[in-house]
Amino acid sequence: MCALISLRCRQLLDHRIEIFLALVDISQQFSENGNSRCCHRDPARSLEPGPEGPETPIQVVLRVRPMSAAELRRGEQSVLHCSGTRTLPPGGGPEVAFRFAAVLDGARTQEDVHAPAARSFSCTVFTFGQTGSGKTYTLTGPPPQGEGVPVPPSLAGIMQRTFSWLFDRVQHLGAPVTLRASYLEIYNEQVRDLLSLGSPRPLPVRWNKTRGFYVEQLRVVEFGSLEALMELLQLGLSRRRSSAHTLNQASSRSHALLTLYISCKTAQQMPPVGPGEPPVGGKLCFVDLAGSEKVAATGSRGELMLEANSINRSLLALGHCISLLLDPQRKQSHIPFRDSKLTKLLADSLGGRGVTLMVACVSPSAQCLPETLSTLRYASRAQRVTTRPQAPKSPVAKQPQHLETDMLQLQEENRRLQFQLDQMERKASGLRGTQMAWAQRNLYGMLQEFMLENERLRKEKSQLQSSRDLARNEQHVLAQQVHELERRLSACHRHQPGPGPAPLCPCLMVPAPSCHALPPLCSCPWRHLCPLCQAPLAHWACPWRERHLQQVLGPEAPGSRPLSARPPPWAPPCSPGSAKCPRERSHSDWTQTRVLAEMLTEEEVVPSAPPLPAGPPNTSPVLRGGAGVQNLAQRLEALREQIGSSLRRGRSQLPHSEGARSPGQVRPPC
Ligand SMILES: Nc1ncnc2c1ncn2[C@@H]1O[C@H](COP(=O)(O)OP(=O)(O)OP(=O)(O)O)[C@@H](O)[C@H]1O
Repeated sequence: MCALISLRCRQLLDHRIEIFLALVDISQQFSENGNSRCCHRDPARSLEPGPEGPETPIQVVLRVRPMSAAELRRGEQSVLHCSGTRTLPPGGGPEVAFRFAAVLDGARTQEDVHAPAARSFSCTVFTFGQTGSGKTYTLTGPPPQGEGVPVPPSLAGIMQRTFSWLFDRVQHLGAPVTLRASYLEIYNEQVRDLLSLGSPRPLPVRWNKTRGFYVEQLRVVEFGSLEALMELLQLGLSRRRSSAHTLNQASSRSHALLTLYISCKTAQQMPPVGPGEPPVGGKLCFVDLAGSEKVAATGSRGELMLEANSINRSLLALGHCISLLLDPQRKQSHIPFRDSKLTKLLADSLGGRGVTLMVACVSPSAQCLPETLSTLRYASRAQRVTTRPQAPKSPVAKQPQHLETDMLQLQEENRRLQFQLDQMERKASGLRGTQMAWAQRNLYGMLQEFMLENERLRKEKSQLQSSRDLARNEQHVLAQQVHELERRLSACHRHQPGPGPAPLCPCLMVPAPSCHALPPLCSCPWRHLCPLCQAPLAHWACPWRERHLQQVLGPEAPGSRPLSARPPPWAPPCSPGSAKCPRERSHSDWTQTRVLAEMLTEEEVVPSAPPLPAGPPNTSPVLRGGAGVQNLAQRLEALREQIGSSLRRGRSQLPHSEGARSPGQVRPPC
């Protein structure tokens, strides 16, 4: 039969410390080992595995040692009655029973006290109780029987069994694990390093935000085997202060704290450890408190009394902190952990992030009943203290959390930006469809309009240039005609008042206007001079020119049109499609000022040409080519009138016989 102390420490697990992941569930062990005989757990107090961070009460187990030989010799009575998870003090009813997570009576052996199944990063196991109640025995077994004589395995305490269990798990883990250990005692309110290389010396207790309270310059020894760890344990036990008094021949005079640090060896995961700084990782802490004692009962004197007073003060400070931790409201406020070195170093175990297991040790003797009741009350209060287990915030542990947080933030930002981008693209696509279509249509339309307008402007420019050139040519021709007519008119005026009659020009015999009407002079071989002014006549200026030419040159010159059909050299060019081309002007046409004016005014109108300024409604058409042409045409008309009037005056002065000449007497054509 075996019985187990159900130390169901549900812990937060760090994935890096695989060793704790593989720990067996104590509840399963509890059932498998059938501890129904004497070790009972309280279902109401049992802890179920839960998520990270729940409030976890301190687990308290009561161990009642057997009556010692001395107690039996003194005839003392065992007064504690254990039943299940309860223990009944003498004289009380069920209503005064103390209930704990587990109760182990004196029949339980060391093998029944199983190692704590620590699934925590930070797990603390400490024993407390009256002096000689069996605290050290529970943790480390009986004192060594001699130097170098190991404790029999059957009598090994929780610490040795936990060490063995730990190495067994490490071997089955398959991953490199670094194990370190430190061991200290608090003696007369001084911290001493039990593993120091030299003689132990007082060490200061410091505090910082990352580590909390810690012992400065505490030696942390790495070990690689169970034997090495056992040696460290024995070294510390041998250095620990102990004395003999009435109730215990090997009474511990100090509080002892042995801590195991478990960490992975992966260099990427472990930050460098500073000198004397314990590595970050899983931690198991075993605390063997010095026993409270009544000086009167123990008979301590001198140094023993001083030690007892120091022990009692620190235990009183611990009890005070526990009482304050029971009050949820005060728990959030100040807890006087600084009142003693003990409470400083147990602060994390009592109110921090670790899981705590307390083993309350009592004597069943009636002589110890007052202290036993005090311990029961103390333990009963302590098991109502809760902690909130969580992984320590080491840089190693924080890094993945930061990375994960950063990654989540970046993903969220990415989704938000992507959403905004989609919104913008959606709006842009909506605008683009209409705006681009509009722009394309308008640009294309505008381009077409610009091209057409440009083409129209090119045509207008070309036509305006043509009109300008034409007008200049017409102006030039008219200027020559005007000049010639003015010269002839001045000649006529010179001969008109002369004494003798001037020879009659055959041209005057025709009813048409005289050949003086137009400047191109007649080249007729018969008459080279005008009979009136004796000026040379152009060949086409004679009204009978064509008849004369036919007589001289024949009916028609080969390869040429009739002379009458030939335009004068100054005639405006005839465009192929022009509406004026089909009508060829006769010689007489060209001899008329009206024809010239018509030619100038009825010149082909270019549709795209800009309109000329319109004159008054009854005014004559505005000649193309400008005011110069118009003035010339007016002057030409005026000259023609003057010539006509001069001729009429000349005829009226001629002799009647000559004026009655018959048509048959017409002179041969010139
Ligand atoms: N369960 C037990 N079975 C047999 N012997 C025990 C048991 N518990 C304690 N003892 C014996 O009782 C004596 C006192 O035990 P222990 O020294 O562990 O008491 P303690 O609480 O540590 O005392 P102190 O506070 O003075 O150190 C020892 O001789 C030890 O062997």
